[in-house]
Amino acid sequence: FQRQQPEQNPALLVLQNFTRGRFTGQVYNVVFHSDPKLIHIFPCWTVPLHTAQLDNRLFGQHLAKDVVLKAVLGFSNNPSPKKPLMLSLHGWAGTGKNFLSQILAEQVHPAGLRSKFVHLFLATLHFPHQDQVKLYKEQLQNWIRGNVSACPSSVFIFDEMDKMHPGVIDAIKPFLDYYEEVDGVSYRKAIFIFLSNAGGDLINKAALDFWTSGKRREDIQLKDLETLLSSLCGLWHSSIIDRNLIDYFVPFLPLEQRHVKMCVRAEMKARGYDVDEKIVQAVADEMTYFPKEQKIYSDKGCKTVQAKLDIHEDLVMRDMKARG
Ligand SMILES: Nc1ncnc2c1ncn2[C@@H]1O[C@H](COP(=O)(O)OP(=O)(O)OP(=O)(O)O)[C@@H](O)[C@H]1O
Repeated sequence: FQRQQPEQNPALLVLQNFTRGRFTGQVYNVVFHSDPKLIHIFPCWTVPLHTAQLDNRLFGQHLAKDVVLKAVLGFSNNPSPKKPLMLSLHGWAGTGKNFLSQILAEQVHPAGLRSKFVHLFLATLHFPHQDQVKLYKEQLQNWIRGNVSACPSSVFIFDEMDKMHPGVIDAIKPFLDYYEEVDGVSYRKAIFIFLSNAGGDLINKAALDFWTSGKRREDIQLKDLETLLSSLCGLWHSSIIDRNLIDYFVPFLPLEQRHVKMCVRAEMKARGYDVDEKIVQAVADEMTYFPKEQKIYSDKGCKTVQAKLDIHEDLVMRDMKARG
């Protein structure tokens, strides 16, 4: 390290462990200063994601789990990826897109959204005005450039992609492409995640068709959604799609009542309560379901579970006290 020059910043320090037949490891960013005695080391990329980490937390999303695990494993095992990892998550509201992105971000930077290397952008909040697209473009490019220079494995999450102006989307394109470096910065270890409700109704229809024909939801395979996924490509008139820069389209299925109940149980446990099935059922019953006739899928997925559980909080506390 002493041979490194400050202008070669940042260097990567990799610590690897070989446990139970597989490598795990931690990567640190090492920043050198002009004072040779001063070296700044901070974590920047942790171990790959495991199935078990998702099984206990993300419910009813076997396709999203498989695709993301495959994508992240491949990317983190590749010492020199040719381009940044680019995932596009699609589905109905409250089905876990933000949730999974955050789990993924925590894998790379344990502080998750609180880490200064994880960046969340909301189209309607950060890029609301059409007439400011030029300015947004410039600011966004500077932001990405500055942050990837500081930490190559920075994570950028763009929510509400369906509401993003194509000009802003195109601003990200130069960083996603197969370039070794852009203006002296390599973006190949960065992760870009796009979230959107686009295609949610088509995914719901595919799930409902499966249900109607008596097939198990868990048997839905990516290939069953192939036509749908390819039609998603046409949703954004953007050069990101034209250049095939998206590595994986990740479909999120609509959540059934049994998944809502799993969310309620998980939330009760997270709050330190004993799981009370009466309350689980009560919260699940308060949700609304579609289609009108069959009432299979939750309108808002698990999104309102926390708020609904708040209303039952008194009851839970009384129950716990009574049980001592
Ligand atoms: N599949 C799931 N498994 C476990 N928890 C879930 C799941 N889906 C949603 N949740 C819970 O509901 C909350 C809201 O979900 P999330 O914000 O991820 O939905 P979303 O798909 O991003 O919705 P939107 O499209 O409206 O932004 C999460 O923080 C999580 O607690």
